[in-house]
Amino acid sequence: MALEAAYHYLQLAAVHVTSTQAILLAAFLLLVIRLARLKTSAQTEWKKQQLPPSPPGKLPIVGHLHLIGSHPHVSFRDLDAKYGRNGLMLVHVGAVPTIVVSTPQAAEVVLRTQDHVLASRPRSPVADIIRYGSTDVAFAPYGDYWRVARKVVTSHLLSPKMVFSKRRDREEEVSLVVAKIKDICATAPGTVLDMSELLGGYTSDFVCRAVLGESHRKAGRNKVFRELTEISASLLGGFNLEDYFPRLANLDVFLRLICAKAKGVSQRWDKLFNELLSEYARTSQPSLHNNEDSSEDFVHVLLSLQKEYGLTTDNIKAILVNMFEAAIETSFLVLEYSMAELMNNRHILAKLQKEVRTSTSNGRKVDMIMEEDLSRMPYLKATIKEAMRVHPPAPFLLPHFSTDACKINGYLIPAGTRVIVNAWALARDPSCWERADEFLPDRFLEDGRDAEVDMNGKDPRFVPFGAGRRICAGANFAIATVEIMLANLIYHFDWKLQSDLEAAGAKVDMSDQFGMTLRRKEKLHLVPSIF
Ligand code: HEM
Repeated sequence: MALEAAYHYLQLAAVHVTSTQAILLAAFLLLVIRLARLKTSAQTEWKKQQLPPSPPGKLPIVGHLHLIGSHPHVSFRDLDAKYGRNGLMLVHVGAVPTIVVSTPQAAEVVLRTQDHVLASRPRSPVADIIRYGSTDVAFAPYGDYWRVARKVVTSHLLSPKMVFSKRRDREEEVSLVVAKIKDICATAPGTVLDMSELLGGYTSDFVCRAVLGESHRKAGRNKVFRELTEISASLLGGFNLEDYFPRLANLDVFLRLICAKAKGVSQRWDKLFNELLSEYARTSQPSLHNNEDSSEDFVHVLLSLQKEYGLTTDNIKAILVNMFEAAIETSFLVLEYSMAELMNNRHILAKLQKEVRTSTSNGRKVDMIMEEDLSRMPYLKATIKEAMRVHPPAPFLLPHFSTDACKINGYLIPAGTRVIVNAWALARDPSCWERADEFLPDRFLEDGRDAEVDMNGKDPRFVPFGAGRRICAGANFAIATVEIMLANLIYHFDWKLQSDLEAAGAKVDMSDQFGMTLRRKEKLHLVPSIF
């Protein structure tokens, strides 16, 4: 118990570190390492001269951890401004030398020019447990298996055709949410809605439907999948001690502490998948994968492809866990941040309302905005893009890892180095963006200053989905999920803060909380009224 408490303290200290905590952290780690008779040799291959510059003040054991506050994306941006050169900086996060990339030019080299060398992932003990030996797409090391898994996902589960085939499912899920809000407005006007719960429920229900088929809402499984997704994301997210003190993580006692929770959640995923797969085997024949234009669920598609791609059942489970974890939280965050920013920028909300409410075919009042209406809504698209610029759901993308030595901007990046791209800093760089910290969707309109900036990985200033070989496989899926929901929320309802806040002219608190994703600290509470 004492050790477990110490571990949790250390986890917290690693992200909320103060100088006193840093000293305690260092002392504790020294003790444990002595006891384990470990020798530290993590940096032997690092020869100083050619490496990117480092901030001063590196401490034994903790490295630069004491310089990284509770918002590492902000700390890294500020440290780079002081100590980085050419957009690169070498930071020792615990025992792990990590290259932090902070300018578009350096990001271009990492994600495109040297992509072939930097497209792997560092090993994560937690991902090994939750993702079946990291045999999903996102955590698989670069190589043959990753190529196969990625092809299965991009060609069959998340292809534009497949995403399009899910449009009626999306519309139906949105209509359920709209009906629920209308009902609340009619029966209890003035009710304060927990938008975080509502929007999280929508993305989770739709992803569940896409992955498993419709029947799982009725069986209540969507709630269990959502819960497991949240636990897994919290285990994988942020700065995990085991990732940054790998030798420590190899100690038996730490392995048990760190891994116990991951094993628990992994067993629950596994039990659920075993039940599911045997139900599928009993009730239906897997169909042929060339039927993907019918709105088939991902489980059926994967089962039909299993032999052709040589996938084991565990591979299928790993890919399914990946789909849940990658899709639910990220899409929800974009929706929640969009609504929060619109509430703080009422003139933008009014402009968006005008567009959405006049863009239906013939401008008639309709029951639902349908996906075919969305092409007439450039301001809606610009609003979502701007929400992702100011609040990228994955501020550091996923960590990259060099499989070979390479040079970036004249600096050596040795083989086996962890590389973090600070996508948050790129998207807020004042030398690239006018009024970089402000929410200004107009910048992305046809006549706007940044009209030509897209988010499909071609422009290194703006890479919310990453770029190059490891670019997000689900960008189309995500955008489709977000657009139809936001359009309908804006079309059907007027929105206000709860009355006392509204009267006081209060703003929505936009503080965020760092993890693998950048979440809002506070839940979003709003009062709808039917338009
Ligand atoms: C707004 C929503 C989303 C955002 C912002 C986002 C962002 C990202 C980012 C930053 C990466 C890592 C890129 C890199 O390492 O360079 C990634 C990877 C990935 N994403 Fe997404 N994502 C979103 C939604 C989705 C959805 C809906 C799915 C699937 C249904 C998905 C599936 C994946 C997969 C499979 C990978 C791993 C790609 C690889 O390593 O080859 N994502 N995503």
